[in-house]
Amino acid sequence: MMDRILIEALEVDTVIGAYDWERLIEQRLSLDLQLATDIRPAAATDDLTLTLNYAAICERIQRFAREHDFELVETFAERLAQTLRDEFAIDWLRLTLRKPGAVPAARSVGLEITRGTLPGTQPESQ
Ligand SMILES: Nc1nc2c(c(=O)[nH]1)N=C([C@H](O)[C@@H](O)CO)CN2
Repeated sequence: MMDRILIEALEVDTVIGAYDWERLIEQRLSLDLQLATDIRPAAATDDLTLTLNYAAICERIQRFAREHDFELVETFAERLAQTLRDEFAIDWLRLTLRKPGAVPAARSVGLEITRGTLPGTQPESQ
């Protein structure tokens, strides 16, 4: 069993894109995250320091977006996942990234990645 902290439709503005015109502007990305952690210690004590603070994680993601200017959404997602796993006690995460407006005929394009190991499961090859 593993609980998950959820962040849904977090909007960040960043320079992202492979084409010349995209290097000159910021575009909006929308992020969904599932962060596996055992919530029981925090629930038993009502202590924020014993869980993943979703507000702090959202602020870190906003800062990450401001500080980077990748070409590919793949790079943004991979590097963000690594940063979050390095800085927070996240056993496993699933990150869904959407780039609305990148393809006018589509509501959004994007990707989903999962990283880490859910306790009690086999590690995925990475
Ligand atoms: N798999 C990807 N395909 C494309 C990407 C990307 O990051 N990953 N990016 C672009 C352009 O930047 C596009 O978003 C501009 O509309 C094209 N394909």
